[in-house]
Amino acid sequence: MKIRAEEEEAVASEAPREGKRLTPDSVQKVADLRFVSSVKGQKSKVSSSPRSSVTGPHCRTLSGNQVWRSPAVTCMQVGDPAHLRAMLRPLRLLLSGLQTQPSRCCSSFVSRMRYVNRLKEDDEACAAALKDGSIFLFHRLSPLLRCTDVGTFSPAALTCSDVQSVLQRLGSDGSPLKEAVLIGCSEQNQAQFCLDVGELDQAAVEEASQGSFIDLRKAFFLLPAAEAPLVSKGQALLRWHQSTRFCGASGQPAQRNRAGSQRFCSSSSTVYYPKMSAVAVALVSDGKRCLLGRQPSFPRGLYSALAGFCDMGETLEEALCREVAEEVGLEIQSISYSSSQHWPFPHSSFMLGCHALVSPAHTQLCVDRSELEDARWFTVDEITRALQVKAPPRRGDPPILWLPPKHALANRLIREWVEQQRKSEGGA
Ligand SMILES: NC(=O)C1=CN([C@@H]2O[C@H](COP(=O)(O)OP(=O)(O)OC[C@H]3O[C@@H](n4cnc5c(N)ncnc54)[C@H](OP(=O)(O)O)[C@@H]3O)[C@@H](O)[C@H]2O)C=CC1
Repeated sequence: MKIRAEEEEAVASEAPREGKRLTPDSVQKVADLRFVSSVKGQKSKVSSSPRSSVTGPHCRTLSGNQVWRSPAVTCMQVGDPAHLRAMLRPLRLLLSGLQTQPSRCCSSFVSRMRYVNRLKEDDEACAAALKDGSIFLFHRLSPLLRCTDVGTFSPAALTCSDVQSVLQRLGSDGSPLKEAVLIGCSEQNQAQFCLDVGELDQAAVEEASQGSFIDLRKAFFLLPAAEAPLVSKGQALLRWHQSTRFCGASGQPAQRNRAGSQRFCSSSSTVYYPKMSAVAVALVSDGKRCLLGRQPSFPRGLYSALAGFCDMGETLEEALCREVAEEVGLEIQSISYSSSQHWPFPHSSFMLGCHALVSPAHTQLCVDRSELEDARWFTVDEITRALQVKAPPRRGDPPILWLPPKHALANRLIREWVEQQRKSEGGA
């Protein structure tokens, strides 16, 4: 088959090479061109050429693996021309459709995800992306926030040159920038990084960057719901690097890749990836009421859904049944999964949220006081009232029920349960 030279050139001109920056847009263009090429059933020179011609010889991770995986190459067997024409007919039809309705094979979401994935694998591309990216600063794991014009808070997104000038002003040579970790890509196609400048004087950095470092527990609830996960993820990754500097097998330093998505010990050839502990959280109901518990360490009036860390080898369902049995002495009859959440406290947890039903005939609680201070059944009216409470009760206030904040998965489970109860009341 004849290879179309202009198509080949187009792919090659978009493919990232040394000296040319990788961007979500270039990732998408290459994907689009390859897609059109493959639809036409033609052999693309780029897809079959050695990767080094596209990414350069230095595109390796610290573990030494080649960065780019060769895309599948579809080579058509040249056979009987009539047979070939018949085989190509559906493709021609598809192509004519593509010509009248130009559509991209990758959404911008897909190209952003692929871009981030490339940056994790390609140290050079990641270093280049940092220069154009936005950086969220932390000081000893507290994120830098700025107050907006409307009085809300937002994580301060600094450019690389902003950070460089802050570092220079404070007498640093700029080397801390190498410690930045990649956390994602904004909708504006900008790579996002986090950097902990805990070695520098906190007040001086705050002054130079016009923000304040705020403890994550506070910051998490000051930030809008869309931005809290960003700082939570950044802090978790920075924390992981601070506590995983050495290999557990050899005791030697484990080197990180540029993006900070892994660490590698060349002595033991062990690759370390960031870890989260799995936690099962359940809103238990008997069909009419829901069960909430409180620990002695909770703020006054706060009750939440029951939760517990998954044991090694356990399924989510087994963990929920065990935790509910241990904490309140009930047996779960059925479980339905709701949603999940990354939870940064006290360390990194992967919260899996479920609704659990117990038999209305067996609702007598037997609370394990070593785990919970109290556990109670609440009606839908009590919960509806509690959802209106804006601030925790203060010392001397009459006792009132206070629920976990909106960012917490437990709050989502509680809202879902109220909605479900209202629906079934409406249907009854
Ligand atoms: N986002 C949300 O909506 C909610 C989040 N949560 C979170 O879920 C987590 C678990 O909840 P809960 O069980 O009530 O919390 P606790 O903090 O009471 O933990 C219970 C027990 O688990 C042990 N533990 C701590 N870390 C781990 C780990 N990584 N793996 C195994 N065991 C561990 C603790 O041991 P020791 O202290 O002795 O070391 C403690 O005895 C907490 O981090 C809590 O903040 C809980 C409810 C709702």
